[in-house]
Amino acid sequence: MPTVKYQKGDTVMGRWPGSSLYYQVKVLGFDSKSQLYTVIYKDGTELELKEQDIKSVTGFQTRSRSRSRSRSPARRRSRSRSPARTTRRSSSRTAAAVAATAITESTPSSRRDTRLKDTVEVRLSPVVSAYAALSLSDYRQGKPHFCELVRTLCICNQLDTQKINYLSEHGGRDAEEKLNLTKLILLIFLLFLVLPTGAYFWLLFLPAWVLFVILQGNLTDPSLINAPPPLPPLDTFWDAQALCFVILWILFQALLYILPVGKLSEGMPLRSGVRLKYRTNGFFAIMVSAIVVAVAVHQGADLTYIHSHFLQLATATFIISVLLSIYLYVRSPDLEFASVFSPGNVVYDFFKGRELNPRIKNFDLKFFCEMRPGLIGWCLINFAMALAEMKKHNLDAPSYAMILVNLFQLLYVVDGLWNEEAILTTMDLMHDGFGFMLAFGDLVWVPFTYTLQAYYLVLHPNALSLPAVIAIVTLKLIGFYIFRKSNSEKNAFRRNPSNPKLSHLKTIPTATGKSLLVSGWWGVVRHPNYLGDLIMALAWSLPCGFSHLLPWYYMIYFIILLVHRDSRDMSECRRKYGSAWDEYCRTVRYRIIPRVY
Ligand SMILES: NC(=O)c1ccc[n+]([C@@H]2O[C@H](COP(=O)([O-])OP(=O)(O)OC[C@H]3O[C@@H](n4cnc5c(N)ncnc54)[C@H](OP(=O)(O)O)[C@@H]3O)[C@@H](O)[C@H]2O)c1
Ligand SMILES: CC(C)CCC[C@@H](C)[C@H]1CC[C@H]2C3=C(CC[C@]12C)[C@@]1(C)CC[C@H](O)C(C)(C)[C@@H]1CC3
Repeated sequence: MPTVKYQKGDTVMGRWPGSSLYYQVKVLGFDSKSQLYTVIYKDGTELELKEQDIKSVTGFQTRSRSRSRSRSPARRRSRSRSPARTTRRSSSRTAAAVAATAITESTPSSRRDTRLKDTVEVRLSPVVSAYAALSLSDYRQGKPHFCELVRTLCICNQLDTQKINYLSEHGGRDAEEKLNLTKLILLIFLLFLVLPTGAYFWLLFLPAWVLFVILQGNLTDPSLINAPPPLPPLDTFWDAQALCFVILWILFQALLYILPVGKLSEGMPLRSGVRLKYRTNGFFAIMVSAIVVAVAVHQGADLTYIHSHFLQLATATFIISVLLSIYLYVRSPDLEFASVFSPGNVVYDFFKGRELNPRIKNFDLKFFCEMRPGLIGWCLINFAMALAEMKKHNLDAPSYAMILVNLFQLLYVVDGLWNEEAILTTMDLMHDGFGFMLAFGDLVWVPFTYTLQAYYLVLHPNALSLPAVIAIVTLKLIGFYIFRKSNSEKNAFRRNPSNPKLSHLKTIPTATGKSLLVSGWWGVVRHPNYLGDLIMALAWSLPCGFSHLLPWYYMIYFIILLVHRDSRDMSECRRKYGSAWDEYCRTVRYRIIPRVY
């Protein structure tokens, strides 16, 4: 009778099958027939392991410790091994959402040369990302800068890395050779863009684009494909009063945000397990804002100023977003976040942010900017455009088209604020840093480009027949229904997976402890909320007619944004959930539009 090395109840390190990763496990028993140990992982997954796949706890070093020592890209990517990658032999019981800490075996070579260890880790990664695969050979050949550039390019220029993932997943050396060609193409693409990084390109492009569309909106024949109109003299951009109004607006929103009114909601658990609290009183904020604006108009405030000073207001807001981004950059970075997501490149870090949840005491800057000044400002601007239309065309009431655009977008914003808690389970809040991209996006991009339909209608009226109005309203309601139902379903499930109201839904367990919905809305397509959102976007552009491309800008931008977000989310989920995600994708075949995409 062979001796049993590990006893029931022992805490040991168990290798995740098919990888070199070891996780802390508890021995549940030993089957002398099969010579296998039954072990349980921290997330509740039970597996049977051979003795050689089990080691004692001594002789291991935690990866979280080693991670903070290096900021190399390959090290960051080494997180991508999800234990769910390998098919489980026994059933998994998902317990509390405790993410098991992956621990790698400490070898003499890994201690001698961390860079070499990085490359070894990358080889083992189930989903080798494009840049991980690139670094594999490039680091060996001592070309880390090239790798860094390509990596930045991959992220910042939103290239679809999945094709490259596929190559790298399908075999070591072969894939590497194929990747040489890819690298060349990427490099040419990189040189084609502004050096040194893609982030630099976006830093210049995004503000230039806002300026372009605002100037187009003032033309008699606005289009997105027209050559940019000549730049107005520099002094027309600046208006001190506009800056004061913008500052007042932001301060007013900040005041409403900090008032102890409304619920304190908990965010999703951070990697440390901590759950931050958020004051979700957005609905209250928009109601108070509406009352204040109504009183101001009643007292004679001329809101058409917003239309006549649109460019100056945008410039002022842009200045504030840049100052905020600089502040965000110079604040001490969140090392744990930075060590995982940030490559330590100044431009990139400035663009994407160095902190996940920058806060001043309890004041959460990202949450505030995403949900308040820009979003509520969007409705204020739309309302001002309706007044400007009436003034310009001497109307007693805004046109049908203007009313529809105003009501549709107001509904979207009010719904977002009413369900403010749901934003805490979205990608931006859970995964993205807060830097220039989001600061500018929230404060400038949203209020000054999402309002383009209303801005357009002031100078370019479009008469709508009653049947057209009915058709557009119906479309909007269908889109809204899909959007709201699917978002609420996911949010309710993420907040309480055992919610009895959701017990009829089928789910796939994952090794992280979280499950994935495979029926209900999330069983129709992989992003039903994007589908609803896109239908709504269509309903926002239709009232403006087909004479010009400018009011269709949002629709075009939104398709690009959501397709990109979807592929980014796919890669992220595959990294997190491994084979469970693949199973989900096999079951739910379409991404956004059933049977089409
Ligand atoms: N108007 C705009 O400009 C704009 C722009 C972007 C987005 N949006 C809207 O904002 C909302 C949020 O969008 P988002 O991009 O943050 O993405 P989202 O679809 O809300 O969140 C994606 C996350 O949901 C979880 N998930 C995915 N599939 C799941 C499944 N089958 N079961 C359970 N959970 C699943 C995953 O996170 P975990 O597994 O980690 O929980 C995934 O990372 C959407 O309605 C979108 O349309 C609007
Ligand atoms: C090109 C860049 C400048 C892109 C910037 C992107 C951001 C402007 C968007 C990213 C996530 C978006 C978002 C909303 C607004 C626009 C973003 C911040 C949102 C707050 C709009 C109201 C919705 O109801 C919402 C809460 C679902 C939504 C969440 C995501």
